[in-house]
Amino acid sequence: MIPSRLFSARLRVLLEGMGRWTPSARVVLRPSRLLPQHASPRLLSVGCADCTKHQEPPRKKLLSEKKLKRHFVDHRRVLVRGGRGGDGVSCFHSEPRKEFGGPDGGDGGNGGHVILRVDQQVKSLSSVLSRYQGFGGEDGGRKNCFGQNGALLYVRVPLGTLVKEGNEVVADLSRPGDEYIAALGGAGGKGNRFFLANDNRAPVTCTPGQPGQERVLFLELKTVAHAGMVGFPNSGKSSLLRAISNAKPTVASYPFTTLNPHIGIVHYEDHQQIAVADIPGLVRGAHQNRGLGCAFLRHIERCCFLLFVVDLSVPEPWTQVEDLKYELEKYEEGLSARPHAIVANKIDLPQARARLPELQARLGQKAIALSAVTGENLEELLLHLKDLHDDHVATELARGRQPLRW
Ligand SMILES: Nc1nc2c(ncn2[C@@H]2O[C@H](COP(=O)(O)OP(=O)(O)OP(=O)(O)O)[C@@H](O)[C@H]2O)c(=O)[nH]1
Ligand SMILES: [Mg+2]
Repeated sequence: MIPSRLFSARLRVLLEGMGRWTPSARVVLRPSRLLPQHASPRLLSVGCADCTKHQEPPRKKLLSEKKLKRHFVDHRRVLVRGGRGGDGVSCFHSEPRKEFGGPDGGDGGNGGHVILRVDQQVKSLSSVLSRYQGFGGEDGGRKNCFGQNGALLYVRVPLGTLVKEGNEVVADLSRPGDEYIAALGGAGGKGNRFFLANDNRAPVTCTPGQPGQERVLFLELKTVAHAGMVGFPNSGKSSLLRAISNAKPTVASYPFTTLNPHIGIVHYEDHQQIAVADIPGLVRGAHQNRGLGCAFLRHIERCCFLLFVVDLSVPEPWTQVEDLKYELEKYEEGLSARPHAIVANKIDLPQARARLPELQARLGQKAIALSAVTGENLEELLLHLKDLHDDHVATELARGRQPLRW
């Protein structure tokens, strides 16, 4: 029994620690008070099972550009090690009334390889870990039982991954389904049965499994798409990609909204699909690391043709094309000479329409004037895109190469 004096003292200490509770007539127990702010109102619903059946499943939330930046990784250093081979075994057959059963130690299984495999669902190298260890082979067993080979370890990489060892390019995974053996598994050891010979009827020798191959590889992602959109920040590249494809890159009125390449697929009625990449904005002097620099220009290298997106609402828009071509040329010689089209965006703005004839005259070529926001003249771009794609397919086939397919 606790003495009542001590009990009340303890209770007082407890109440003082917690803050005194006083009943209040104004406290109304509403559901919002019972539930935390973020709790779903469905928790309180008392609807029948039938109604819940017709409710839409929760949509997958799109990653914000900020999060995407965290998720998007375009180069990675990886240590790959093949699986170790299983050991061979030394033992002798044992059976009643059989004096010399002979050697029956089985061989160890081979270690598993580590294989890089292109997966089109993977969009960046963020899911690739810094080290991989292949599965080891099983040791051999009695009764001449061979150990099981180690399973193959597949590492999923995005389309367009370049594999380098030191400065040497060892593989270019630019086709769907491409595979590259990054590290070979070690060979399994031999059991003593293997060493049975006419002059040695009872060998006791067995060999251990070999360690797997070990390599340090550098993976580099170079986005593969048919068309690459290049333009100054705010020229409307992401808006255009949204308008012509199912991709949903972030659009905002401040420069450098897009920080990573996005790929959208344009579907045509004849089931043809053209992949268009939205590359982060480029500025004058990008090759000297101004703006976002030109590190992401590697994503343009693989594009078969380019779309120069120009903002027609700014004064002297033709200088944008000249600057863009200059920056591309600085990055890689001949890059600006790729088949291309000039897209003059924001034609819905009154000052933009007036600048169109001068732009065409200065550039000496036709520009596709359109508005990504209102959708005006998008058909012309889509038709031109198809022409560029058809030309690309024809030249690739003429060179005896398989054109890129999505
Ligand atoms: N009026 C008008 N505004 C447009 C058009 N296209 C884009 N914009 C606006 O221009 C701004 C920039 O658009 P974005 O699509 O984010 O431009 P971006 O080229 O992707 O920009 P970065 O990602 O920074 O390189 C946004 O406020 C868009 O609403 C257009 O055709 N007409
Ligand atoms: Mg953008």
